[in-house]
Amino acid sequence: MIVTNELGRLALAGACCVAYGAICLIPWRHWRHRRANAGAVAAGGWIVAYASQTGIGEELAQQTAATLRLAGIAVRLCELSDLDAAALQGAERALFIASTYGEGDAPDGGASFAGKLMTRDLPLPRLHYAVLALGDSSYAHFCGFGRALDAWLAAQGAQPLFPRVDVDRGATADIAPWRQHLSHMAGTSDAPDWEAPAFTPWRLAARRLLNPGSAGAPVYHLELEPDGLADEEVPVGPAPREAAFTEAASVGSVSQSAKLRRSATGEPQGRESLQPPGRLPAWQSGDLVQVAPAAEPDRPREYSIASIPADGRLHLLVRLLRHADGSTGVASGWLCEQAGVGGLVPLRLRQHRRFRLEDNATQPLILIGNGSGIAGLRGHLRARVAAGQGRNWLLFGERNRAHDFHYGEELAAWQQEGLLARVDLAFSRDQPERLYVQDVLRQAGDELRAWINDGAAVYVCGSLEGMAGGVDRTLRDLLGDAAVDALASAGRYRRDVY
Ligand SMILES: Cc1cc2nc3c(=O)[nH]c(=O)nc-3n(C[C@H](O)[C@H](O)[C@H](O)COP(=O)(O)O)c2cc1C
Repeated sequence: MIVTNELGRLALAGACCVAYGAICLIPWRHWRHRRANAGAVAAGGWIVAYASQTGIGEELAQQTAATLRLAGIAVRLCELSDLDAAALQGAERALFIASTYGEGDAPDGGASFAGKLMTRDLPLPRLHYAVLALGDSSYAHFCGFGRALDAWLAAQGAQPLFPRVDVDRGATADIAPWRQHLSHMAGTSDAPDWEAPAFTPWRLAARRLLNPGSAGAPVYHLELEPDGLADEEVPVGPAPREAAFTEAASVGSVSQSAKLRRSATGEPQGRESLQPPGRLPAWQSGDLVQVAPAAEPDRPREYSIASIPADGRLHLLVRLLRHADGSTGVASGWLCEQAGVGGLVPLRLRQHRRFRLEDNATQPLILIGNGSGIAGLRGHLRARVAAGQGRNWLLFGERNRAHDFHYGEELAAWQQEGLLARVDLAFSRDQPERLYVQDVLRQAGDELRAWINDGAAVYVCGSLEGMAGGVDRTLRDLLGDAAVDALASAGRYRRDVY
């Protein structure tokens, strides 16, 4: 844009000053928030610290802090790894909410606490504490990290306020004792009930097999709309570029807007046409959904969202799990095969703060993933494309290019338009020796350093086993441990791995 008159130039200069001021205010507000939090503890407040990967523990920590604050108690609410030795030794009361990942390991937000503090002795004779441990009893190390944290605190001489509370798959009944202890300690017997997760019906509007002929398990692209949305007048979002739907909702349940969306398939869409549809609930790229399968409604499964609200529908990528006896996974079998297109799926949106763009929204992005991990990365790419941000570098791995290059055409189109600056692919079985995404990352060490120096953030989505560990080792080999740890604590290294 060229501004020719004096008034225009002045207005532009003023706007730039305001924007610059707003950017400068962000770190100051963070610092002020931290100082206020720390002050709460100095003034005899409580620490509520959480280590949560997908946000369930974080939500419970927020509810815990809210209950205490309702009773007039000052609270420092923070991630576990934000606690240092001095803060712990200075505190008299601390509540820990900790989930478990890997094989009994800490989630990312507790990893540095586990590595730096829990490996040493730290006398805590003043501290009174309680632990809410989140886990899943189908894992060998049920609530492993919460248990380890509890044992370490006790070994440091800290006094338990009440026995550790273990929660299996987020069960409300398991959380109840924690709430009761809390209300009792806070003296708030009238504390409001914590909201149970609300699932709402979403209509499965389309389903498409993404990898016909693949040597791996089938992967499906699913599109969902809140029930009732299809019958309402909704502004039309762009269709995904690859929308050769093999299944679609029966005509009776498809709205004009949905038909329009499909008829627009393949046509180039101006970015300015990306308007969030009216009644679609809000979510951000990086967020998750929980699906409650009809056969096991009490055991919801989580999936990364592969679209943004401006797309008009919620997209998921689901790999069909097949057991050795030939039966399919309860949730994936239902979503990929048994649920009819046009049928209803109980679904709940979940904020996944640890994997959102947040401050990285305007920075260069390095997106690394494999297999169905492309779902979470695609969500970010769609957000970046919508915002006209082209400094994106995707490193993606799968088995064979011919069958498993999910969303390949869409990615190629973004590359052509300058919205995807670089793509590195690792198709493990397309050459005699196996090649993985961490290998192509290692080959691009100089480029990686250049992007990081330019302020890039790294997002990793996909398999915990093999991929995430391999990528982490490669990043550490190329950048050094200190740099990777600094990226993680600055929110510039984020993972959604499973
Ligand atoms: C990849 C992966 C590994 C997990 N490993 C364990 C484990 O070893 N032990 C356990 O009790 N739970 C394990 N869980 C379950 C989580 O701890 C559980 O879902 C928890 O409620 C998540 O809470 P959060 O959202 O706060 O991270 C694992 C979950 C995932 C996705």
